[in-house]
Amino acid sequence: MHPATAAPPRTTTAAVEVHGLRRSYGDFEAVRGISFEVRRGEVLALLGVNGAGKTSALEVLEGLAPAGGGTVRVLGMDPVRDRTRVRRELGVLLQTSGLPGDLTVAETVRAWAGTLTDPRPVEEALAQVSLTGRADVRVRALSGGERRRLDLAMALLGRPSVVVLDEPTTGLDPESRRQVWELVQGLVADGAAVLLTTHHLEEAEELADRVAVMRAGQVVLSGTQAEIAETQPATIRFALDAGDPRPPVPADVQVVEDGRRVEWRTRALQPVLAQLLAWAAEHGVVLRTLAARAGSLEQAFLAVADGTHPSLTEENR
Ligand SMILES: Nc1ncnc2c1ncn2[C@@H]1O[C@H](COP(=O)(O)OP(=O)(O)OP(=O)(O)O)[C@@H](O)[C@H]1O
Repeated sequence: MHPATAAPPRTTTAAVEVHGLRRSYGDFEAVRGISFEVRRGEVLALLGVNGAGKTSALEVLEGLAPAGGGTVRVLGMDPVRDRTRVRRELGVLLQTSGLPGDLTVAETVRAWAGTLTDPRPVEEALAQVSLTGRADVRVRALSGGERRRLDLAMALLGRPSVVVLDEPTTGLDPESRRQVWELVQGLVADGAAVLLTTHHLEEAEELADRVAVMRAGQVVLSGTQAEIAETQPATIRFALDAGDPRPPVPADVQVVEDGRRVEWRTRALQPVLAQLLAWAAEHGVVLRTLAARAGSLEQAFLAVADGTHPSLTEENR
């Protein structure tokens, strides 16, 4: 078999495998030994505050920079050494695009399609991102959101089986954002592996099967959304009227009080809530503005961001 025409090796289970990846800029180590996998038919969201190292890691995966340490494999291939073959399978949406402004939307897509082996037809590519009616408009005249959707059409033009989306919906209005989410869900249903970074936690909640949260170049938390949410206590909030008796506080419940407003934090939401409701019924107390909420991805993200998450060691606090 000639190497240029050989099908990419499919011996590995995950489409993207990153093990102990490191990357430095001079003396500064931006990525400090991270590991994650993305399987076919799933979305992994890589989260982290600005500067956590997400883009630096993605650039290695995209073959734009070599790893300073560790290994990265895309469909079993090295993205730098096997760049040509990896490029055929990989669709990349960068944070910023450098599309020339003079060409029309259709010309831009056609020009890029000419460099690919099995591109989608131009009409299909534009319809996919709702830009059909803008085909003859010059790129420089597009709105920010339209430009972002054109970037996305370009990333998906070669029918990639591995898709890297760096903040895909930044600058999009809510309706366009939802369309992009549906598009991503369609790709995944067709078996693509999608790696996504986003600052919109509701985007991760909507799309991600698994999440990895980065802080200062390391992955400090990873798992399914439920696993990550479960690292956080549930909260029960209510307000008492003046003169109401105080409910007894069950064991292992942390209480935060602000005047008549009470917040209970607990790892056992259901029994603690049941106990509280039984007490209120027995004493004829109305728990005003009662709200109970399980731990959330957002809570966990914020705890990582501000360094208070229990998973953080002293070193990366
Ligand atoms: N070319 C560069 N030269 C020097 N330092 C860099 C360079 N690119 C990034 N960095 C630094 O590396 C760290 C990680 O940056 P990176 O862009 O990977 O973070 P990020 O998680 O993608 O952030 P954002 O959410 O803002 O995109 C930051 O401290 C950044 O300042």
